[in-house]
Amino acid sequence: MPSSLAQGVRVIRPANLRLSHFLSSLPLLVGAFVAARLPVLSEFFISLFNVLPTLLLLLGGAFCLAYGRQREVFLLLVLYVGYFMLDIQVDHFRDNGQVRDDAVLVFHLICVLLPMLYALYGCWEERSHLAQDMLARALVLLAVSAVAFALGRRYPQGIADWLAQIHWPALHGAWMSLAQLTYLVFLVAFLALLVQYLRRPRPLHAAQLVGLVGLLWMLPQVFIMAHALQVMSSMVMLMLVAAVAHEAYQMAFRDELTGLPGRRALNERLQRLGRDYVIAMVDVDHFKKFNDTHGHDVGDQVLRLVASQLRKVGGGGKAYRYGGEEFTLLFPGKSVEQCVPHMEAVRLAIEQYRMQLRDKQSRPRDDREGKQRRAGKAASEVSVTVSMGVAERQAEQRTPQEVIKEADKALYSAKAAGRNCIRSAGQRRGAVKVSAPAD
Ligand SMILES: Nc1nc2c(ncn2[C@@H]2O[C@H](COP(=O)(O)OP(=O)(O)OP(=O)(O)O)[C@@H](O)[C@H]2O)c(=O)[nH]1
Repeated sequence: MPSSLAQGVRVIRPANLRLSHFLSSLPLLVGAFVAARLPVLSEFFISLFNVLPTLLLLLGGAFCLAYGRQREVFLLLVLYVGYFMLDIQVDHFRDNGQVRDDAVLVFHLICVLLPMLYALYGCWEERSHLAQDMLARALVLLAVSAVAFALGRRYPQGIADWLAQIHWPALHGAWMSLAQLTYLVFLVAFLALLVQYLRRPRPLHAAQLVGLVGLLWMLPQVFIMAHALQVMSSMVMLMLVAAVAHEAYQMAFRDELTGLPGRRALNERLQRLGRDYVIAMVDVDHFKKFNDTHGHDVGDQVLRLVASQLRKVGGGGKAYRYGGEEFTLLFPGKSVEQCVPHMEAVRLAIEQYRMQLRDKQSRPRDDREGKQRRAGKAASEVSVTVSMGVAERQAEQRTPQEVIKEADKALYSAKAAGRNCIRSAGQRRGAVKVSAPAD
């Protein structure tokens, strides 16, 4: 498969779907449901929700721009334009007790254009050339708005009727409080955003999906519930900004390859340690040789595997990727004796794990051939081992950096002792062997 095609055809990996992707959006959706349904909202919250969409457009938009996230800037813009146009209608209705002459046309146009543009910008990934990308997005928004405006002015009644019409009587349900066409557009938008999330699970794609659900709930309530428009528009915009912040945090503190917290997260944690703690440095054995023999991609897979085993370490330990093929285990409030059994369990699990390797060039043409080959052991198995050096805070090593140095020395001893073992930084005798593989 050509590499460009291979990039396009992404495999959906259920293991990559995480509830944490929805952490920045689902609570906001629930909060919006609750706030919008409250019969009375305090003056403070009414004022807040009146200014929040504009604030989020300006501050959130500037924040997204600073991170080069044009996609979210346009999503915020689309949401704001929809909010603004509906707000004019709702204000008029509230002040005069009747809707404006163009209310039906504007409402139905927004019901169709909002989910359509939301999904379009949501699925439109950023290109590297910022100015061109922004221009293309702005032109699309201008073109769609201009066509809608021109048609609406020229044939106001015809367009409103066509949008509100029941196009497929067999598919119509009594529960449909919006025009039939709106549900169709929402369905297509939802599927597009769902596929995008499944192919590339990340907080932003999750937030887009949740935001669309919020919009679908909001539209029928706009003229019925006093605060539905302000509250839900604000919350959907907030979801997007929060998802950008969530991803920015992940970029800074998470290692992309293994998903473990990275060096920056470790440094930050080291500053908040109490008096007693244990630090272990973990290094994959002969990894250079492994990379040279099986290739960098398989090397990456091995690092993911090692990370997944280290993540399971017990005894209150936490794993970090220190850099390259080196990892760190941190045990706050523990002594070396308490930690070693847990480290030993991880070392053993890594040693015993067998990874299936298949030659890319001779991939099976179909499932049957794949099964036959697996039965015939055509796939070769590989395994790796790790060495560990461990040290605890002593009177002589006051800072975490000094403890890391000691753990590094112990790791060096573990390598010198034949690898696949754990060594502890001894107080008087230098590094001492605390575990070794069975021969
Ligand atoms: N695939 C892959 N390789 C990496 C990554 N980071 C570092 N490496 C490789 O890790 C290897 C580190 O090798 P060395 O430090 O020489 O040591 P080693 O081969 O592990 O041998 P010992 O530590 O002595 O057991 C180098 O070949 C790096 O290119 C990564 O993210 N992915």
